[in-house]
Amino acid sequence: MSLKKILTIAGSDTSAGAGMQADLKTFQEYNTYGMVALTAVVAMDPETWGHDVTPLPIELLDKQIKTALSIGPDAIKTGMLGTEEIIERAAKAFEDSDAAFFVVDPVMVCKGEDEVLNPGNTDAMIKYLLPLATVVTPNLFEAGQLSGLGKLTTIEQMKEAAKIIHERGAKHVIIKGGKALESDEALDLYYDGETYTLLTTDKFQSSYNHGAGCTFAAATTANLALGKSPREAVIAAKGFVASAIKHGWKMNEFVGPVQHGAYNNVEKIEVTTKEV
Ligand SMILES: Nc1ncnc2c1ncn2[C@@H]1O[C@H](COP(=O)(O)OP(=O)(O)OP(=O)(O)O)[C@@H](O)[C@H]1O
Ligand SMILES: Cc1ncc(CO)c(C=O)c1O
Ligand SMILES: [Mg+2]
Repeated sequence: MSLKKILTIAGSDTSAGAGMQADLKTFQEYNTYGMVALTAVVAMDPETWGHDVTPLPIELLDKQIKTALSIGPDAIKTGMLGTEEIIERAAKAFEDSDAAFFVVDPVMVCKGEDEVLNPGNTDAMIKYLLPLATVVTPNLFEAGQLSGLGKLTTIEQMKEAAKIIHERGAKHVIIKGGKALESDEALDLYYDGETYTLLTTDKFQSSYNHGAGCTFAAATTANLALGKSPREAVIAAKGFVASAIKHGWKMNEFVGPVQHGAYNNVEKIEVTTKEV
């Protein structure tokens, strides 16, 4: 059997819990072949862990995308894109490819950083990425931005936001209540244009969860490439990332990454689903 090939168009997180490093580790856990077109480099100040984000020149991204498309990815995922120009280029990469699946993780802020990377990016994501997305994976804040509804605090508001994001072209929407929604459980809402399904696991420690969002979207992409339906893919991805969070670890006084291999090597967490 030939390996499924997945391209991530994403940034580099030097600490390697999030970003393209999380994507590659996750693709490997699923025995898929990961490739990268790098958009930006994130370095952290060792004294404060403040993030320093440097976008790469668009010509350099272009060359990487050409290389990766010549290899023929079965699925493409996007992570941190950083500028409107890069967002447009990532959409074109999917259009120019023969990939069957396009998973958009609409990264707007990094955990622990309140500042939106670039406000104009939201409009570019709505214009270029949502119409092509097989699955889009916003967190609560990003879903509020992509829907235009602003702050979301209830499941009913998440449903409204999912409907608007679906109308904007994304075929499958999963809004991660996860860390941000006030609840004893970790709740995500999935919408396929017909049915709203709540995905639930226990809520585990949240001190060492760096990279959870990237890992969730990467696991979704791998599951799609391996032949699961979008619904099955997001359910599997949620179990995968819940295990990774439960077994996250302390890296230093500022941050702790998820353990990307925990689902396969330590413990498999079950996910429950309910129509709402
Ligand atoms: N404490 C927790 N316990 C269990 N699952 C969690 C917890 N926190 C988040 N999750 C799950 O992890 C996944 C990612 O959610 P999260 O809210 O961390 O995304 P994100 O904000 O995009 O993360 P990141 O900042 O890493 O990009 C979701 O499936 C969410 O439900
Ligand atoms: C490269 C890169 N991509 C995505 C994210 C968001 O989790 C981060 C957060 O730190 C990051 O560094
Ligand atoms: Mg995220």
